[in-house]
Amino acid sequence: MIHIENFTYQVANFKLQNIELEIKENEIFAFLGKTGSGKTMLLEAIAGFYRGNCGAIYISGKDVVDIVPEERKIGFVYQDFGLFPHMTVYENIRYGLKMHRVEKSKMNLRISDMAKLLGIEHILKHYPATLSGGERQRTALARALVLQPRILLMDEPFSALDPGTRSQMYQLVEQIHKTFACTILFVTHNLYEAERMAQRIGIMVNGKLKMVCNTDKLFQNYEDTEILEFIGGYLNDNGTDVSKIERRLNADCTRLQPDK
Ligand SMILES: Nc1ncnc2c1ncn2[C@@H]1O[C@H](COP(=O)(O)OP(=O)(O)OP(=O)(O)O)[C@@H](O)[C@H]1O
Repeated sequence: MIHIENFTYQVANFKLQNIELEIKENEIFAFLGKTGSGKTMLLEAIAGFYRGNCGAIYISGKDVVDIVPEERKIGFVYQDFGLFPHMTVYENIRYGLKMHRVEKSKMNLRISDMAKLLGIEHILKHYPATLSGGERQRTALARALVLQPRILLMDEPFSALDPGTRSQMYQLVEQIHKTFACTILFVTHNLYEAERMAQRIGIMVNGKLKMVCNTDKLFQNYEDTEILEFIGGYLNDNGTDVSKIERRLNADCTRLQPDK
C-alpha cells in the first residue's frame, strides 16, 4: 500500500534519514519515539507536505512525488485536531468536499452519514470552541473520512483525551478501520496504546526509523541502547518493572537501520 524507499528530507538542523518502510493494505501501524525524533515530519511527508531531498514514496505502486496532498486520497487528523474555529462542525466537515467540488446533494448525504456514524449529529451547528475533546476529535475524524481516504494519518490522536474518552475513541477507530477498510498510520507516545491499536510499530530515533516489529514483540526488544533508553524510560515513568521485561530478549524484529 505504502512503500517508502530511502526517503531523506532535511529542514534546518533536522534530517529524516534514509527511511525504508513497507505498509500493508488495511494495516494499522504506530510510530513511536521521543519528542523531536521526526514522527510528525514522516507522517507529513507521506501526506505530501514535503518533497524530500532523495528517495521516493509510493502509494499503491505509484510514485507520489508530484501528487499534491489533496489528490493523495489521504486523511490527516492533527494532534490538536486542527478544526477551523470560525466554522461550525458541519462547515468543518463540508470544507474538503467543497474544495473537491462535490455536488451539493451528494455532499449533504455524505455529511449526514458521517455525522451519524461518528455520533455528532446533535452538534453539527456548534463551533469548535464549545466542544469537548472527544467531540472535537470525532469532528476531525469526520472531516478526514468524509473524503473517503484510502489512508488515514493521525498525529497523536488520543493524547488530549481523558482515559474514558480515549477508550471510546480506540473502539471508534477500530470501527472506522473495519467500515472504511482504510490503512491507518498514527503517532503516539503511549506504548500501551500502540500495543492496543496497531499490528506493527516503528520506533523513530533522531530522524531514523530504527526498528519495525510486530506489536506483540514491542516489550521484548532491548538489544539497541537507544531503543532501550526510549522504551525503558517510558516503562519506568509508568511504574512498570523493567527488569522483568529485560529478561525477555531477542525478539524477531526487523532491524532496518542498525547502528553504524
Ligand atoms: N519547519 C521546520 N523548520 C525547522 N525545524 C523543524 C520544522 N519542522 C520540524 N522541525 C524540527 O524537526 C524535528 C522533528 O520534528 P517532529 O515534529 O517531526 O518531531 P516528533 O517526533 O513528531 O515530536 P513530538 O513527539 O514532540 O511531536 C524537531 O526538532 C523539530 O523542531
